[in-house]
Amino acid sequence: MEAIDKSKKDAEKLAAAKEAVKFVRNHDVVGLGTGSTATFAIKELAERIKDGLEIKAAASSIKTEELAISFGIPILPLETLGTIDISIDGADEFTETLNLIKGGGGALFREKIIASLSKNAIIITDSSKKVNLLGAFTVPIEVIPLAYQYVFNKIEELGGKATLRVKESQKFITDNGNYIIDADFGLINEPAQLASQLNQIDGILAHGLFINLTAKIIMAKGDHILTFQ
Ligand SMILES: O=C[C@H](O)[C@H](O)[C@H](O)COP(=O)(O)O
Repeated sequence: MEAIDKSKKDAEKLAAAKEAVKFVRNHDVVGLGTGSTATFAIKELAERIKDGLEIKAAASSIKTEELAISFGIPILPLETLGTIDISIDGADEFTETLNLIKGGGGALFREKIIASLSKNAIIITDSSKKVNLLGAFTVPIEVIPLAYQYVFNKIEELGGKATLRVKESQKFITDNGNYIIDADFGLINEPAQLASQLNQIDGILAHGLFINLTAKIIMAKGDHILTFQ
């Protein structure tokens, strides 16, 4: 059953990726997301490059950078970029109002920088990611290690339940050398308000609530493509 679900989801991810890649134009600087859905888009871009498309890209994680390079996609250092023409990334959850939770793979900080720099930030998803209210997926929060207990306390003061992310029995370490706290706030009625409360906590580098950062969400559902913008 799980294998069937995965192949259905993968078909939807691929369909959404193909649709999004159509918006990339010659000579664009393209922001590349991280995760299984973004990987479909990176592979599609590589196909278009074989057909003559010329782009440069910025990567939202070390893994994405390695993948892009392996496909011959030229990478620019993110710190040199003042603007990005288009970005394509996945999400863990989204609402029709274009709010997202991201960071399931721990790449949220660089993804947020890329989305913020993008003139056209496109999110691609399978149909399982659409929700009425964010929050069933816990909010990933990247925290500077020395502030982690402080941030833990602050999250609990906001009514969240904080869990330090662990991978293979070790603390999960981001590409930036930080920890991830996964915070359960229950279903989030006011995501913009929660985002701004989290923004005020010292020690948080970035949180996975992406509010007003997305131009368009392309979701595949079965054979259909739905666009939210
Ligand atoms: O940190 C990871 C990113 O925010 C991903 O875009 C997100 O977790 C979705 O990943 P996937 O496409 O694998 O479901």
